[in-house]
Amino acid sequence: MADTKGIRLQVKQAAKQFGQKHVLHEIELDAEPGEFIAIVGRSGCGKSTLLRLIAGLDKPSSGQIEVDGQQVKGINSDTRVLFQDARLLPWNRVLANVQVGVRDGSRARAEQVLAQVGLADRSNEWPGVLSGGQRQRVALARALAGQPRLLLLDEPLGALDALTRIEMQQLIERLWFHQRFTALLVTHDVSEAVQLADRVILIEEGRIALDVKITLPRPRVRDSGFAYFEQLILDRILVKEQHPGLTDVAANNKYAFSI
Ligand SMILES: Nc1ncnc2c1ncn2[C@@H]1O[C@H](COP(=O)(O)OP(=O)(O)OP(=O)(O)O)[C@@H](O)[C@H]1O
Repeated sequence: MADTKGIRLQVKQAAKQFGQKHVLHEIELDAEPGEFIAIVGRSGCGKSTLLRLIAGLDKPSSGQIEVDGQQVKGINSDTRVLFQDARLLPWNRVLANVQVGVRDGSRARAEQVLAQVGLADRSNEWPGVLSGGQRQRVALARALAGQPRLLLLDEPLGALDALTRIEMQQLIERLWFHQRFTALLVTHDVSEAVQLADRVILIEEGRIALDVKITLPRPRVRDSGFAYFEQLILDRILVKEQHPGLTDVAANNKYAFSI
């Protein structure tokens, strides 16, 4: 596959409210081309809303999002999104589903990317006969078929069993490592975030509460360094719960020495 090159993503003071409800408060986020960022946080903190703004599926109430210096005003052909459900077209066979994602509709390109996700032998099947993990592989192939420069992953592994999930994490990491698209992964799973990301961002009640650079070599192994980062992020979530009066600054300072 030809190398794709990641895109620079800038979220500038982006806020979102639905009616009177403020879901995101002046989010500031800058992703370097090819960087892999994971966004974690409790259910309802605003992760998917942020991802939808970046995807151009929704508009910020104030502030703006830029990819490669251009304001996002709608769906962008350089950006692809992978959701929790594979969203395959049931009336299309596997290969045709992947072909949907190829910019010029090339069958050869669809076959190539299907092989990269390990499903070359299933190209003629109907999506309905595949397992959940295989369906997500097809969805990943469809997303990558268009050589995106920004891949947005909204909890794509959330419905998979533990082993399939680990295999998919390895596959995503391998493909990202070779293609170097910019990646933004929304996940509930702190381990998954530490496994895959260059940076993990914790959102609490619509604000960035923590931004941690994961300085571990790749491919990552679950050693003491890995456990350190996992605990750092989990502690931050739990500290806030155990001491609800604690300000963000105070909670962040707790780790200022250890990061
Ligand atoms: N279209 C909408 N209209 C009104 N409220 C919305 C809308 N979309 C999201 N919300 C609200 O915004 C808040 C954040 O939702 P969001 O889906 O971004 O959270 P999340 O962190 O992704 O949650 P989860 O991890 O459960 O998916 C929630 O309170 C949700 O009810």
